Amino acid sequence: MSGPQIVLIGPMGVGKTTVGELLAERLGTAFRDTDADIVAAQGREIADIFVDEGEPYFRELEREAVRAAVQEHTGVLALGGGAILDESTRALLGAHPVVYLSMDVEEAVKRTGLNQARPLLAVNPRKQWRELMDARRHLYAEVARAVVATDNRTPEEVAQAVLDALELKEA
Ligand SMILES: Nc1ncnc2c1ncn2[C@@H]1O[C@H](COP(=O)(O)OP(=O)(O)O)[C@@H](O)[C@H]1O
Ligand SMILES: O=C(O)C1=C[C@@H](OP(=O)(O)O)[C@@H](O)[C@H](O)C1
Ligand SMILES: [Mg+2]
Repeated sequence: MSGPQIVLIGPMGVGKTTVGELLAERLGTAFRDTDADIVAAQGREIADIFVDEGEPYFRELEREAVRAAVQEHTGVLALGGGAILDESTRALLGAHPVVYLSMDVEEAVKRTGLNQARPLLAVNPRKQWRELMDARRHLYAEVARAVVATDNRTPEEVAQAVLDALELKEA
């Protein structure tokens, strides 16, 4: 089947973008990120879309961005952390090699705590992250073909664990 070689999902700050870029390099293929696609198409940052139009509008843009990327892209694809909230997106992902990058809350706060670019964690990162994960944990697990824990691993080590989990060889 065509489509991405790897699709990375998981919560904000887990390293989807960082590890996705490394994986693309190691596989000798292209990297694509649906957040970056949305920013490029809209000509403004994700946080501004949330503030100006609200989350439901962002989720519509995201659903279309994921659909287009899954259809067009054959390299490594990273999704935004909330993309799996959409039922049709979850159904679409069922046929693809999806890897769920996971981490615990302390690691999440280290990686995203002070980063205002993520509007959903801007007020009380620890509490907001716990609530997000309570709502999403089962959805990540539902669509993933493999789960890779990222706590206490470098991005390079996470990338290697993803290749191992999918039994992919480097270019
Ligand atoms: N394995 C890791 N260990 C430590 N820091 C990491 C790791 N992976 C990513 N980071 C850092 O965490 C932050 C969020 O990474 P990013 O790739 O943007 O995550 P995501 O795309 O999942 O939101 C960045 O500052 C990145 O450098
Ligand atoms: O989890 C979420 O709902 C979101 C995650 C973000 O992407 P990253 O997971 O790449 O940070 C971005 O799409 C937006 O801020 C919403
Ligand atoms: Mg990202």
